[in-house]
Amino acid sequence: MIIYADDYMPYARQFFADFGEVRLFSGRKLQPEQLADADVLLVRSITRVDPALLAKARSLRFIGTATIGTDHVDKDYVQRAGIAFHNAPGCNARAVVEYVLSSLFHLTERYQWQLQDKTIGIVGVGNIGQPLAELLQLMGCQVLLCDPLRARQEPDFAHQPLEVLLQQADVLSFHVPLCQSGDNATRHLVNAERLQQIKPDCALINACRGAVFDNQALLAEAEAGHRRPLVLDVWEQEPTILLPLLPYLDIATAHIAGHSIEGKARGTEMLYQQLCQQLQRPAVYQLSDFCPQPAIQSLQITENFGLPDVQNLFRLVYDVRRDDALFRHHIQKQGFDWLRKHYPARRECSSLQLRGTAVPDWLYQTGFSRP
Ligand SMILES: NC(=O)C1=CN([C@@H]2O[C@H](COP(=O)(O)OP(=O)(O)OC[C@H]3O[C@@H](n4cnc5c(N)ncnc54)[C@H](O)[C@@H]3O)[C@@H](O)[C@H]2O)C=CC1
Ligand SMILES: O=C(O)C(=O)[C@H](O)COP(=O)(O)O
Repeated sequence: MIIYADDYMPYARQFFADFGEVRLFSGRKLQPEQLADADVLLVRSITRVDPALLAKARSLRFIGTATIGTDHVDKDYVQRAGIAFHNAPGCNARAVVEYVLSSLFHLTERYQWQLQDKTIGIVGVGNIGQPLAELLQLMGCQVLLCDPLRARQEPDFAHQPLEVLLQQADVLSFHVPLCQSGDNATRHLVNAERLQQIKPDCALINACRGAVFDNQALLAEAEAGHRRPLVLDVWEQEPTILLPLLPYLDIATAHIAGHSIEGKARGTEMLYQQLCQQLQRPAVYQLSDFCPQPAIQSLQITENFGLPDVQNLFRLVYDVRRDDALFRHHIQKQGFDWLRKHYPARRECSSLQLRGTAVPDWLYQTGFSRP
């Protein structure tokens, strides 16, 4: 069996070598000719999987993307071609939640907010939006949820129309899939018209897909003198992004919100499990076989610990200001893809055990591990 895997897919060789020959490729450079003898194709979000790419694939029977998002895959075509397709739902959701939280801590410091005083609107309440909402509620924030699809299926779901969030939220964080058309289209969900309706000082966070925000509209608003807190992890037309926006952003990163070691490796593990299932073979490897030990594994909490210390604790695990600084330093010379390829190691809160008799239970509920 010939398995083609993106060279930025951690532990692909370790997970898949037992199935046959693993060939690594560079995500944006994969050519149709390479897939002529491929049985399995494993991609990340930067590879467009469309009829052109698959034109010469004769034996392909499994396509997997080690990502949550699937907008880079022509799923109808893949289905019509009779090829099994899987993504990795939720694999890096926790990493995105920690990215948003770290960004909120930064805004809190920069603008002298009290996070607990803020109303935070979450648009798209799935694998990322739901735990984000729960974490923010644990921290004492008021949270408004908008997810019309869930509202239709779950009568008890506390949905608010987008218009309510636009008018009431102090922060809006977007966690929707990119959907180009239809009733629930998300392309340019934030456009020039909506920017007029959003509270003037409302902060906007986009860590889902670049085209959910009309980047030109954001730039036009900022250049017209209307400044609001802005956090962008994802951009329209990556990797050729709208750099004039950069001076107006509080946090700017290169589509790395989900790039924790655990998040990326979980994506590979989930595809491995799916392929095992398709081939009716037992899964013999798991993430813990390959994931390195964290540099800091445990921490002693004393009885002096209080709510104000939570920020320092989270920042010990992940501080988005590092990634923002790297972005501003390297984006001009090295570019967007270089930043993603050279992303430094980052762990999730679950890698840190909190020890001590004084650890409040709610702190474990925020995602840190028990000894
Ligand atoms: N920046 C990054 O590194 C990452 C970005 N992502 C992006 O985040 C997106 C969300 O991820 P998950 O929460 O795991 O997906 P999910 O599929 O679990 O949840 C998405 C939610 O959005 C809702 N939704 C769909 N259209 C909507 C609309 N028009 N208005 C409001 N809600 C709507 C859906 O009903 C669903 O509940 C992914 O599709 C992906 O594009 C995901 C992981 C990492
Ligand atoms: O899971 C997703 O969806 C994402 O956006 C990933 O976190 C980032 O995708 P890659 O570009 O690393 O495939």
